[in-house]
Amino acid sequence: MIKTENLVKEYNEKKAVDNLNLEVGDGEVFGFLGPNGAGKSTTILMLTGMIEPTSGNCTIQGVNVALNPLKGKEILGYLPEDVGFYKNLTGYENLDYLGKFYPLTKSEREERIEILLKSVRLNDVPQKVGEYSRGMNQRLGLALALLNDPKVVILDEPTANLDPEGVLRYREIIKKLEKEGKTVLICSHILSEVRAVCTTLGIISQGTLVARGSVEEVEDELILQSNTSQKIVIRSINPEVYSFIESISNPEILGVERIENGVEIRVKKDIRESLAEELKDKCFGITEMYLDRPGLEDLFLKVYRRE
Ligand SMILES: Nc1ncnc2c1ncn2[C@@H]1O[C@H](COP(=O)(O)OP(=O)(O)OP(=O)(O)O)[C@@H](O)[C@H]1O
Repeated sequence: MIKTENLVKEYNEKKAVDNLNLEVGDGEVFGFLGPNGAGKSTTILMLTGMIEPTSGNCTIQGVNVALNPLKGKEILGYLPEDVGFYKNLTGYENLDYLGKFYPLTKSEREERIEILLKSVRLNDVPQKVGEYSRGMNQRLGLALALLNDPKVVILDEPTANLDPEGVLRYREIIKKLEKEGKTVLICSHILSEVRAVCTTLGIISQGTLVARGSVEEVEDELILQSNTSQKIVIRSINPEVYSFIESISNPEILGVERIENGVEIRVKKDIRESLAEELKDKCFGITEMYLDRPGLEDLFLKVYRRE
């Protein structure tokens, strides 16, 4: 698992990361979000042992990667935002050379390189990396991050330069990692992408974790923080549904309004399941019930536009 405890990083007496307590459990695919300057890259640099914390701790599978870089190489795969390769070597040659720093035998290394280059569509590419597009460079970076078959993978903006097919392949790779029980932390500004692959999310703002949970839980939290309303719409052929819903006592319900052919219920969170339970033996002829609320992207903008 990935863990930070009271993690602090100061630059010129200004806290870039401010007492961050974050846990990403084994097998979680975690989206690490936050507005510009929130402290995401600084956190990742500390986790990967590239910079030292001012105070506090961070570990990966119980290992402080900065103090134990060899063990770090064994358990952690990392794709930085701008991954650098030897420009005068091919993708294969780069992975073969850099793979020598991992505890893999020659045949293991060659086998993994073949599989990984295929999965990122860079097998049989004779070009040198200096002639690669940015997307190709990023795909090669993903292959390098997975070369040592790590238990934990940290990906910084992994889809920023990918074309639509590259994104699909990337999603397949993340799904496969999830199936294999790997722990994955993805830092990205492309929220639709994060939503597509992550099982849990965390939001950092001004160096501190301000929301953490499933995608729905984090959306609920952002709805509260932005004072946005969300509503459940029920369409029914029976107008009595309105008075029935009004009579329900549920602290998550903020208000009920009659609409044409149904009712709109302002709620703090999605309570469709419990409403369905209440309504199941009634004969209201319900034709539709759906949650109407802004998506993650809109909510994020509402809360963090001013930062
Ligand atoms: N080397 C540095 N020296 C001084 N200040 C820095 C340094 N690196 C980062 N900072 C500051 O620390 C804060 C957090 O920056 P960081 O790069 O971690 O944010 P981020 O969440 O990754 O942002 P972005 O989404 O823009 O990549 C910012 O205020 C930034 O200006």
